[in-house]
Amino acid sequence: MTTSGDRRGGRRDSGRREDRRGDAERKYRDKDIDPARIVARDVLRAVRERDAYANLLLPKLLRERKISGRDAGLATELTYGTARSMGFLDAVISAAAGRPAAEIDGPLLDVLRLGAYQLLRTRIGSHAAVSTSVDIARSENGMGPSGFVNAVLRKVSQRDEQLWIDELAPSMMDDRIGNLAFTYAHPRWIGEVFYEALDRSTGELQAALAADDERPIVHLVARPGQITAEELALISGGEEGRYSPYCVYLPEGDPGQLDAVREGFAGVQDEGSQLVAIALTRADVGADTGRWLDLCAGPGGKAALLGSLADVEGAHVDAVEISDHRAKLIEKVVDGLPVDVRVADGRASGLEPGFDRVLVDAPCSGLGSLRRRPEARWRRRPEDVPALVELQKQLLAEALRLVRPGGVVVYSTCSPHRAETVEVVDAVLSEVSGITRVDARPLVAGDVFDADSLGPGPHVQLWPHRQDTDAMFLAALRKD
Ligand SMILES: C[S@@+](CC[C@H](N)C(=O)[O-])C[C@H]1O[C@@H](n2cnc3c(N)ncnc32)[C@H](O)[C@@H]1O
Repeated sequence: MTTSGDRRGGRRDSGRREDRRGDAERKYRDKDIDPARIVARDVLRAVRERDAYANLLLPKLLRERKISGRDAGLATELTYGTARSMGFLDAVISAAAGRPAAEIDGPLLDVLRLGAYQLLRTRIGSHAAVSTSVDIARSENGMGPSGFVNAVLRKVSQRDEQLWIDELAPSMMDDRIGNLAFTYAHPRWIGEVFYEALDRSTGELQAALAADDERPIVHLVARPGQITAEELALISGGEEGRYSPYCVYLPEGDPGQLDAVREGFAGVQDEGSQLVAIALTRADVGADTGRWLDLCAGPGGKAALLGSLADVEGAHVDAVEISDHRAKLIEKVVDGLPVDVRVADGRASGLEPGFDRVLVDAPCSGLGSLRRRPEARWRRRPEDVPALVELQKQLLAEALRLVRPGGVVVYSTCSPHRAETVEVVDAVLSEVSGITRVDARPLVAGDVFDADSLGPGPHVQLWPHRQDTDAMFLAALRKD
């Protein structure tokens, strides 16, 4: 559908009719359409048109447009919820429109997705969901397209979410993974990846997909030596974390508005990521000479935590990052900490071997943090994985070369994909001799919680449905 074509449809009308219609359109354009839905629509469009990241763009637009309070809450729910559910919504829209969603004009598809999300996955009343969507389409695209939006959304509203799932999901009998993936708005291949990582338990797969389909709360990190989690919880109105001694859960509010975050005493960081950095510092390396390395450091979340811990311990961190832009982001967050940032390929950094502790937080598919990156599940492709796996193996092999005898490498990914986790470690260890797998569970648990709750070991796989963290994987490896 070409919206400009619809507008041009009236070319044969007389000038006066054009004027009258122009007035009518302007009236609609000027009409005070709810700013929350407009900003949601704008973010969804940027995601579709230029691969924008919803979680980066939305806070920026909310600030620029001075949208706060309940409107900001609604915009956030609508934007992230719609982006997360996109594949599911498109299947419903295709059925209701009688043609593939991919053939619908992009700007109208954004409005339809937003409307269908409200109808099927929120408690917003049908009338409000449909009429606000029609208003948006009319104000931008004109009467014809808004009629189309109205017709499609009315059809969508004739069933609830479960009825659409019953109608469109693969059958439970023939394809349980496909059924669960559809139900919890994930591409099927990701359902398969989770299923394999969960030792083929469909019961757990359901829990994992359901947890991944929820909007997570913000986790803050209280940088050691600068502020305690207790203090941060007090000033932020949050609650101390369960697993990381530096974590604070922030159920509501904009973390960017907190002085502690603005001044760099605290940052936004998933608790699972904190546990990875902490695990590296807890490993037994004998006499620690204070040479620590973060081989894939951008944008610097773990480097900042490692840097704060190094500061307390009298150690020093070399932070390597291949991207110039991301290296600059590291520089910002490690300001004042004993961290040197180096723009280099981690496979050939030029650094002298002999590190006590090395972190390889490898570039990965990111399938473990989908809940924090709403549209990512629809953007990632299975064919992205093999090249990442190659790089991961090379980076891990280089880390094992750079660590000193007795030192420890922690290999981590924000992905539970077995090809990126255990299979990388197995492949590298089949080629490199003199390396012992260390039980990573006590390194993660410390004396804060029971290490046995982390599974059989020696590697650790965290999950949103188990620990309410991102699905971080980590393996600890000691050079003999
Ligand atoms: C998963 S992210 C690391 C996240 C980081 N540790 C944190 O906590 O903020 C992986 C990083 O590795 C970088 N990278 C990719 N290839 C690399 C290479 N060959 N050498 C060094 N860094 C690389 C990416 O640019 C990206 O910033």
